[in-house]
Amino acid sequence: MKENIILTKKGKSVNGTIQLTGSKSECNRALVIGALSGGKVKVENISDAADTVTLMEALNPKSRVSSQHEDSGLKTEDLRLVNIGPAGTAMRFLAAYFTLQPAGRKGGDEEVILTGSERMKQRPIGILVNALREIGADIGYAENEGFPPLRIKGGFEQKTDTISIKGDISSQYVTALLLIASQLPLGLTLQIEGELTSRPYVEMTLAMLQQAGIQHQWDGNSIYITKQDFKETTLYVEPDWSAASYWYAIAALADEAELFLPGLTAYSLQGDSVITEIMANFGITSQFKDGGVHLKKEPKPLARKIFDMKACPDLAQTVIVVCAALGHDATFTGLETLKIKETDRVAALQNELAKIGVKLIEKGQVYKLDCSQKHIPEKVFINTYDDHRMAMAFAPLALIVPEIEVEDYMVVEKSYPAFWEDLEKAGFSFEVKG
Ligand SMILES: O=C(O)C1=C[C@@H](OP(=O)(O)O)[C@@H](O)[C@H](O)C1
Ligand SMILES: C=C(OP(=O)(O)O)C(=O)O
Repeated sequence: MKENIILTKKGKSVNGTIQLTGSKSECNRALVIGALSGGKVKVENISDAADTVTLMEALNPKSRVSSQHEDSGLKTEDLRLVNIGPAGTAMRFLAAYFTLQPAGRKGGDEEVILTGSERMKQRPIGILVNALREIGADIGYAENEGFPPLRIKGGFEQKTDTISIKGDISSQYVTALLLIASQLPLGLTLQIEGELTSRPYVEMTLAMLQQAGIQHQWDGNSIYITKQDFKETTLYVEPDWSAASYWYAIAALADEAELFLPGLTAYSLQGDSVITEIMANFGITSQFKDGGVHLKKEPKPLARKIFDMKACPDLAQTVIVVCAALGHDATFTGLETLKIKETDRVAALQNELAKIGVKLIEKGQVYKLDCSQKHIPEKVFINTYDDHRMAMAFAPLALIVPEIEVEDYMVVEKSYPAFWEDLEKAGFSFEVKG
């Protein structure tokens, strides 16, 4: 049952130490690499994000039918049914991974049905499926062309070592292919068409593969990986910078803030660590010492007017809500991919910001925030659209609105299950509404 939460905050100062869980992006790559390496590559500091827990379960060949799944209506005989719920990375990475894995029960002949939540069935995957088919994989659709659920038979003869792939819809398709590339008999060259979106995530993939012994070459639009073996190593997962972004937002809306986030480093594989630079504009200083980052709020006039979120789409909601709450009429670019994430995040933002009188106006590729009619009601109800980031991006509003009611508070489990408990540690109060 979905329950709401009432969130309040007495006073406008926040302080505390918050231990964030491991990055779901790093962790989900590390787990797939670990599985492909046959156990040579170990993973440390595994995230407790639901997306990671689901992926881990799916990678375990002993798990036949995942729990969310028995009511899917699909015939389970001779099939391995894997339901990854709302986890985009799990869907994309496993689609590639399972093409290499005979599922095993009857000598490797059976199929895997890879499915997900209702929303996952609307998130496009045709670009990745076409690419895998071009390489030679036996993969198709169990329902609608271009969308999950997928039908996958593991093991195939590689037809080509070079393919073109569109890079401007989701970087996860590129990552999925790069993760398996070294295990293909002919290796793989990806020629990326169009501007690569979410580029730091591809850089993260290649950096982690490198840590696991897999070399690559990236020349212009081509990324090239030969057939290679993984080396024995342990991949250490850093805390989640996307989760950290909500603490930066809280600091930005507070009058006084002193927070310590252990385990985060200045040189992160996560592109979302750019939140330190973005939030410097809002007067938040980031000092890396004592094995983590100290955030402090310093008074500063807000000057920056344009924010490009193409490299860090998961920060878009965080930064847009902060600007709206501060009444800062900023302009945003790079939001194209938001419409195919957990929900249509542009529409969701527009609906929820309207509750404080702020408009997010779409003008082609450019989005303008209009705060001229901003007002602060006594209470705001936030709809979350099955999107963890809607809940977490709007929660900091409790610093300026006397009471916030957040729909379906457990939605945060996808990436940051301890979110509400952590808010409590920093001086927020919450009450679950039955
Ligand atoms: O590879 C990853 O771990 C991710 C890539 C991004 O997706 P897109 O490449 O689809 O923008 C990001 O939004 C997602 O949360 C995680
Ligand atoms: C977009 C996200 O995740 P995914 O695409 O992996 O579902 C996210 O965590 O914001």
